[in-house]
Amino acid sequence: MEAVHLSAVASRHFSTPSFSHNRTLYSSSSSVKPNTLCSPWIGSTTPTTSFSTRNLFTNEIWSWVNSKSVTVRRDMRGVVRAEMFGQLTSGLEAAWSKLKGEEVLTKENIVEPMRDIRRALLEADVSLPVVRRFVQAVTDQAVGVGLIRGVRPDQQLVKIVHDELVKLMGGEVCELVFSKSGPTVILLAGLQGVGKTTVCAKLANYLKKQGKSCMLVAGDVYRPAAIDQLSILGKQVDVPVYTAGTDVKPSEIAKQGLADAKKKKIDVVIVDTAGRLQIDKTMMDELKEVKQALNPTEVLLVVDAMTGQEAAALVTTFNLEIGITGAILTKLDGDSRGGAALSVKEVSGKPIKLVGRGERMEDLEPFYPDRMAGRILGMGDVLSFVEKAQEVMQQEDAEELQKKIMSAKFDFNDFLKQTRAVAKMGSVSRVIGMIPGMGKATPAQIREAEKNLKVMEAMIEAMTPEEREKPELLAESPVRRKRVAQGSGKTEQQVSQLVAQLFQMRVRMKNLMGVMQGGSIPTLSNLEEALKTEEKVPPGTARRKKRSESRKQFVESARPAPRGFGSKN
Ligand SMILES: Nc1nc2c(ncn2[C@@H]2O[C@H](COP(=O)(O)OP(=O)(O)OP(=O)(O)O)[C@@H](O)[C@H]2O)c(=O)[nH]1
Repeated sequence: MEAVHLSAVASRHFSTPSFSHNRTLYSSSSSVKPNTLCSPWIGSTTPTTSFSTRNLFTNEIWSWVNSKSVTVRRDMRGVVRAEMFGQLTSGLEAAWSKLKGEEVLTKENIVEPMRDIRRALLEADVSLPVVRRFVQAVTDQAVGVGLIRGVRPDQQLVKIVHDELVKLMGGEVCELVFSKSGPTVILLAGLQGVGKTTVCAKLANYLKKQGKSCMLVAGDVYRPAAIDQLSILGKQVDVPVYTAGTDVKPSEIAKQGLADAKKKKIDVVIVDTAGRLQIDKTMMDELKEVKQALNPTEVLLVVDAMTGQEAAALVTTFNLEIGITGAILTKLDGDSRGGAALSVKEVSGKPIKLVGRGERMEDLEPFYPDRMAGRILGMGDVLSFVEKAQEVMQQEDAEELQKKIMSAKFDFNDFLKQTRAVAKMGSVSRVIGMIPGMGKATPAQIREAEKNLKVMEAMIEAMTPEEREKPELLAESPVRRKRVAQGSGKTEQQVSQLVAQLFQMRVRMKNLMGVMQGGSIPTLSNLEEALKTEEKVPPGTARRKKRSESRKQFVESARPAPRGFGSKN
């Protein structure tokens, strides 16, 4: 596939903010030098890309879902760099690249790629026996696969590795089990600081969304602050918390809590337990006692993804000692290597049921082995993105927006709505992580981007409803721009830049939407083509042409000098 640096294209054409810079969507080696990129968002007041990219993807995703197209994977596989497990992804890419120019996979030509795969997995902190088995399974299949017309050997290997990764992580999503009669009891165990207490509340929040009533039981009697923490979190997610202080035995608290839940006809009881710095006999005995008292439907061990293969070892030990039904992997958002996600099932035999991907109450999701494999191979997490997008954006909204984009009527109200939708989906970094090919953004760049979103919101809020609907009014009136600047406490130049940006975006988004009407993520060549046509003046009457020229002049005059990352100053 043709190697194109979309980062450069995007940066130029999307007015790409923070996250364009380090990203090389198509991973050809000679990367674009950062200082050749222009990034108006960083260090300026015109953050348009998260916004336009989000629209781009949201709309793309709707089309994709509607058409049931699965071309995303075929297009992206093996050529897009993921932001999440960067090193593992590039290690695997090194393996594919060794097969360039080969016609068929053979015992000889896969030796080098398999060595790369082995190294990449070990560096990702996957346990050695798992790596050995994995490499063997991939090798066996690769040699036997033979020639498939139209499929290159490197693509074949990507497919085999993908399928094996999915298998390694358990294959299917492993759903929580619910009791058929009486409350479902979920007992949470884990070492100190792994996120157990937070998970209790997140889990309640997650189950509430599925229409289940929940109760939390504060069984960590050794750390009084844990009881307070659970009570606060319970309030936050609006779920009752059963507490009995620190003088009662955990198994007794658990029994009382369960009895209370039964009385109140609660669907799910989630029991928090005490953690320890490391496994000790007292903790295990206590857990056994609580388990016996409750006869729980699920016993889930909470483990920290950042501990790598150690997490897998813990799951094994807890399973042998007390018998568990699965694991919850927290702090996946901070895990750059992926070893825990890859090792837990294979090492312990127990599935990862849920993953925590942030500190907010919404940041708990089912664990999808195929999506995780997609992330590792650099395909992003399109499906998670779809789900999040669906949560915050109605289909009608998306269609309405699409119409507006196509008729270049996209206004500041849409702008604000979309920006807020991004905020609802989580932090900017999280949204970026879910979009295939969106590369790493440094924390500083993300902070800057988020700050800029706020600046922008302030300016839009200072506009009159009419101005928000008709940005032309602002484009044509310095007096109005001055008023908005004064009303928002920003400079006139900042307001001018924002208005200019909206006009630029109208054209860009229209062009981009145009290429995506087919229902699949655009290939680079047609995306680039669309971007090239961006500067062309749309056909119209002489009057409209004149207007658009004056607007174009305005846009040019308001265009900010490149600042921040990628600029010279
Ligand atoms: N980034 C990130 N932080 C998390 C996640 N889950 C939990 N945390 C944070 O991890 C820290 C510890 O979480 P707690 O819930 O107090 O951990 P705990 O296991 O209950 O700790 P003990 O009560 O001491 O056993 C808190 O600051 C949480 O906000 C996650 O998925 N991602």
